[in-house]
Amino acid sequence: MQNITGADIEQQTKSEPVISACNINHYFGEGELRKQALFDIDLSINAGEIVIMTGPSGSGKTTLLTLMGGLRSAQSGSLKILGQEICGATKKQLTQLRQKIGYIFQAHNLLTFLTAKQNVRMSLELHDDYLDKDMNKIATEILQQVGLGERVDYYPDSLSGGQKQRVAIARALVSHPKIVLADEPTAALDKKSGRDVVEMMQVLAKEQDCTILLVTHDNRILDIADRIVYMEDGRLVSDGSVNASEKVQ
Ligand SMILES: Nc1ncnc2c1ncn2[C@@H]1O[C@H](COP(=O)(O)OP(=O)(O)OP(=O)(O)O)[C@@H](O)[C@H]1O
Repeated sequence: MQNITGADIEQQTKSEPVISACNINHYFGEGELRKQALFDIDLSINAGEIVIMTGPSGSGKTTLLTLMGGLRSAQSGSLKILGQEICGATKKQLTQLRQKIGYIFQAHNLLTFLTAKQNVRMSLELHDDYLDKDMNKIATEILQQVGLGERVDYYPDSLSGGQKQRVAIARALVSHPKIVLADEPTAALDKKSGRDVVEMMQVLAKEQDCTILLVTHDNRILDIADRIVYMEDGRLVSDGSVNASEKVQ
């Protein structure tokens, strides 16, 4: 895999899917303990799409999400992320790819000794493009966008679960990644906070033309998706667009 530049990404996302999985099979363990977790997965996701992946526990959702996020190496088939083949990629190549992707997890994973603004700023510091910019201003602006303008200097321990997750969204989206991967982002939240958090994610992603791939068991948020893919026993068993009439705007 070659180094990916901003111009490459721009070109690739216009001409082909941002994520394209073809015939992906994935195994855990060795020898007698070897177990297949994913079977013949084909999935293409376009720029700006919000795709929700759902299905029973153990059906392979997180495994697929981690492959698509370059968090583990794909073993067989073809997996192109932002135009680059990552099947068989080295650790270094996966690290490079990960800088182009935003991640949001069930546990917000904020650093508790940094304020909300410092947590968001840290994500910018990983990108050379931002080093000569006013990172405090950029971090503050995105925190204002997620409704935390009054809380920029708060530490995570003094924020509610929903507020912490909004900081995590700001952190994931502040560098304008082309892809955001979210694993059960509402699992630890009550109904209203969960709803607020995904709506915020939806608004920011649409503004930035960012693709979101979100794994959830939370049926209350399915309507934010453009497409819902359903997994069962390691297979992708349905993949359907959500009609405009089914969506709550
Ligand atoms: N690191 C691992 N080592 C061995 N087996 C694993 C590992 N991670 C996942 N598995 C197995 O792979 C299968 C798919 O797991 P995965 O976590 O992807 O499912 P999931 O749909 O995300 O489940 P959940 O909704 O409970 O998070 C399961 O049978 C699981 O036990």
